[in-house]
Amino acid sequence: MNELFPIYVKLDQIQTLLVGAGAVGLEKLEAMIKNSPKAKIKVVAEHSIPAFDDFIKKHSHIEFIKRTFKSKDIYGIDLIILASNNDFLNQQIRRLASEQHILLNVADTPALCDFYLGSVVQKGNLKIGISTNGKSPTIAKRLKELLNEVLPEELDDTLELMQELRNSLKGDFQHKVKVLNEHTKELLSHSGYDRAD
Ligand SMILES: C[C@@]1(CC(=O)O)C2=NC(=C\c3[nH]c(c(CCC(=O)O)c3CC(=O)O)Cc3[nH]c(c(CC(=O)O)c3CCC(=O)O)/C=C3\N/C(=C\2)[C@@H](CCC(=O)O)[C@]3(C)CC(=O)O)/[C@H]1CCC(=O)O
Ligand SMILES: NC(=O)c1ccc[n+]([C@@H]2O[C@H](COP(=O)([O-])OP(=O)(O)OC[C@H]3O[C@@H](n4cnc5c(N)ncnc54)[C@H](O)[C@@H]3O)[C@@H](O)[C@H]2O)c1
Repeated sequence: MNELFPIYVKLDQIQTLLVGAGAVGLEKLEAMIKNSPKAKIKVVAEHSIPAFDDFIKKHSHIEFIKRTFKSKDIYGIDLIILASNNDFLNQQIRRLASEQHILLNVADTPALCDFYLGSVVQKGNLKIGISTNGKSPTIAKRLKELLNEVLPEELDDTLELMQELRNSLKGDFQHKVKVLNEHTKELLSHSGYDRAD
């Protein structure tokens, strides 16, 4: 059974700690900034690869502390992403995170994770997170590529128009739901977009 509950997090409203500045740390940092350019992120790592330093130079609001992790690094932190090559450190941060009730992701280590990262499909305002319950991240990545290809770019215009309609609707909640459902009944069928061509 798949018991994961998906959520979409406002990274600009919380404080995230990333530990590790190698290839995996960079991958996680890029993913966070791509989705949430104003994300509040503090990075702690003993060493960094040149590509990581280059990325930091281009994103001056990211705080980068180049030294060994200390327990006090988790003060004021809401979410931790761990991309270290150090099992002892992983276990130590797992314990600290549990004690302080901070949610933790340890890259590629499902047993230590409170949550998994997903593959992300984005078409403007539409964002689809994909998880395979940890079974195959490669399939998640392939599905992302497939959806990116097949979902029409016009979808974002549709979302904007729907918001306008939604804001213009008067009446009670049930009435709004009825009107919005009527307007969208055939919209996402293939023929709906074909007709617009
Ligand atoms: C989606 C994505 C998001 C991201 O990481 O940002 C993600 N992994 C991605 C790619 C990827 N990861 C790995 C490969 C190599 C091929 C392979 O092994 O399949 C590739 C493919 C590639 O890079 O091409 C290695 C790997 N990953 C995990 C393990 C351990 C294990 O399974 O036990 C190992 C073996 C390590 C080893 O052998 O040492 C575990 C996890 N990886 C997850 C997420 C979580 C489950 C997501 C889900 O529910 O599906 C979970 C559980 C925890 C987590 O890390 O959050 C991202 C796609 C980004 C994109 O869209 O492009
Ligand atoms: N690179 C890959 O493609 C890949 C693929 C699958 C799994 N992994 C695994 O993911 C992990 C990270 O990979 P990587 O290539 O980014 O490793 P890396 O060695 O390049 O980076 C590890 C980072 O952790 C930091 N670190 C380690 N101990 C620390 C401490 N006590 N305090 C502060 N920082 C500390 C290092 O300074 C470095 O920045 C490894 O466990 C690796 O086996 C990597």
